Amino acid sequence: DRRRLPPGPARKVLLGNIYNVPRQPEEWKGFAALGKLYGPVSYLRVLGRDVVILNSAKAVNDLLEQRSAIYSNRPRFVMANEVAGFDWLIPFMPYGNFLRQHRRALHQHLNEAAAKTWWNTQQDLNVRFLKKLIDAPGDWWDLTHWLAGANIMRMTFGIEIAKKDDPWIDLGIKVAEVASKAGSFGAFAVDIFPLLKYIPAWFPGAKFKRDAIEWRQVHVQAKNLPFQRVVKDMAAGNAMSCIARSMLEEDTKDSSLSEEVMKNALGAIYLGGADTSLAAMRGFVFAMVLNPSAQKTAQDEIDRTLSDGTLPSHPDRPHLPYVEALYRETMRMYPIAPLTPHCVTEEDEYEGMTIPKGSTVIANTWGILHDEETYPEPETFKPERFLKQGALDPDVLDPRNPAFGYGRRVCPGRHIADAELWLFIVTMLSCYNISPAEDGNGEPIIPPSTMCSGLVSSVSKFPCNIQLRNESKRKLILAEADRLKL
Ligand code: HEM
Repeated sequence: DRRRLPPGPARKVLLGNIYNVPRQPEEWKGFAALGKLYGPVSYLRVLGRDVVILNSAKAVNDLLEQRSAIYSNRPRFVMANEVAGFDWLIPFMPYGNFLRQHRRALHQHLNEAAAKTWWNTQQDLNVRFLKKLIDAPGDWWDLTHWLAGANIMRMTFGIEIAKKDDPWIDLGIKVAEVASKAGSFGAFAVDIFPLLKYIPAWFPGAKFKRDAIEWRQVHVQAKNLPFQRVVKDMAAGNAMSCIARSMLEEDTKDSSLSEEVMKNALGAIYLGGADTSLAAMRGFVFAMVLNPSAQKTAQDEIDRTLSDGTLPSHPDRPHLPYVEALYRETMRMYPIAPLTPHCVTEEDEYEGMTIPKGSTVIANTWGILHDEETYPEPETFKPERFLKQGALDPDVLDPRNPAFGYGRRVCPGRHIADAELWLFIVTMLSCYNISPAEDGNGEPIIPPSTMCSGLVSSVSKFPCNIQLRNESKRKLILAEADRLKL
């Protein structure tokens, strides 16, 4: 082989680098360690698959962004697509015309300008969340589940979610979790030995097949049931304005989308939108438990900048640079998609190295966001790193760029998610103090910082104290809820 593959650990005959594939949990740390040893572009051969790992902002920019025409495919997802039937889900689709139809449909409803039309809805739901939290601060973990799900269901299908135990939200999050598990790199033997997909479900050791049968039933429901509900509401003349309704209405004009593309696109918002935002909200609460002084600095900025009797809202965003920096630092410390797999469709040359056609190209987003050259002292939570003389420093890489993905596969929901998360963070800071829970002896409980593995990663459930900052905040939330007639 005369090609000059990117550097990597020595390969064993037949087994290649199977023993060098970083193990869960937090496998992104292992991938970052490979980068330290072999450089920003490194290589593993895993049972016949070429795997290229990108560990620097420059490498992902040069390849996944600048050469996105050939770096936008996905690797073969045997477990997710071929066994569990997730091939209708946009994140798992191969690159090509079919995918592009879906991305166009999503872009039309989720682009930056379209995202602004949902600001009011986000605000209503956020006030409801703040109000629910007054009565049940101990329920915050489940209430973030409600908030993320309610936002998605309202925007996508015009379905109002009142309670935290709602079957629509449970279905969406359950399927999203399953999809995240099914698509996680190397978690299933069948992804490494595709022939295993032919073993029958009753076979000893074939639990993955039995799981897949169960998953298939629920994800098919997630794709069909909310869509059918909107069709029914429209027929009855009482569908609220929402993305599904707009798509169906456009469909009667000439720019028609097929029903399949509509269902897939809506299903991707349903499944791609809640679990992710939810994980990011919890990452913020987690960061606040561990970093009281950053929390206080942000609260001081809000108190100083905004008038007392109002809740912060989207138009205040440019006036709160420290809050913005704190938001960015949260996205940097706890990226909810730490590893993003792409696949290259042509053989490519990069800095004297050959990237073989069909390589799985794993962007180590976590590694890029914890690279000490870009972010000195990467393990310290330091919003100040994004500021220069009190304003945002344009020279420091905005973590949202890596965090929302790359090139032609960049997250289509990023504007919606960004607005929703910022609002959540700024209003939580404005109204509540977040601090560690205490054990029986009054000692603070510091939660472990291990993130769960999966395509979407999250902190594990942890206890904390969430308290109104003062009485006037309670009045403010209740007055705002009254004004919005909630
Ligand atoms: C904090 C929130 C979110 C984060 C960090 C996030 C991040 C990501 C990332 C990293 C990707 C993969 C990009 C790549 O392959 O290069 C992705 C894909 C995707 N996201 Fe998001 N996302 C978030 C929220 C959302 C929301 C709210 C929606 C829907 C409204 C959404 C819909 C999607 C879809 C449909 C894809 C698949 C795109 C494709 O494969 O072409 N995401 N997201």
